[in-house]
Amino acid sequence: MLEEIDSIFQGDKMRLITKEDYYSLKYCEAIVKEVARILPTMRFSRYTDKPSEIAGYRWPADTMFQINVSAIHNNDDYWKEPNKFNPDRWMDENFEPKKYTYIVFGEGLRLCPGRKLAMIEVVCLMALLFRNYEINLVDMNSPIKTMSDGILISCVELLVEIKPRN
Ligand code: HEM
Repeated sequence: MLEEIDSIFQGDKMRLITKEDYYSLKYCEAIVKEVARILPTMRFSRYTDKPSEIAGYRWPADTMFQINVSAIHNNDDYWKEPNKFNPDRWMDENFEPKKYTYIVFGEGLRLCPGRKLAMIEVVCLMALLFRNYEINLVDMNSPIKTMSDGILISCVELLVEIKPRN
């Protein structure tokens, strides 16, 4: 990741990030996608407004379905070694997750219209932070503490050590 960022900025810690930089930050993008696969930040649901048949079962009206995003992202029918954090899986040009198996931004009619903006924001933030700072976890073995309001899953505490990069 640092190699990619450094090869793009060539030690320049001040200049603004450009569209071309963003398109070159392929490994940073792969990391963001892989983190979001393993730790999705949003839960969403679906609701039946009339009796419906879904997945071979009959459901009455007013049934709420909570979509288990993590179970889909960790299903080994769709993902090779799903429990492994492996950004490289996204670096293969021919790799494209099967439809409905990577649903960080939802899928189908209600697919997030802000997904490209969100990706640009996160990847650029990551590149600009790591261009200038060395950031390390204080405790590599401490589990990530999260909380959820039922929809969004947020990190409530993450202790890091930040130093300027030379
Ligand atoms: C990392 C950031 C984001 C994540 C993880 C995310 C995730 C999602 C998901 C999963 C859905 C589908 C909900 C469903 O099917 O019920 C959704 C919908 C939506 N998102 Fe995002 N989103 C993000 C950023 C954004 C941004 C930056 C915007 C706007 C600038 C945005 C605007 C929307 C809107 C308007 C919908 C509703 C679409 C509809 O119902 O037709 N999102 N988002």
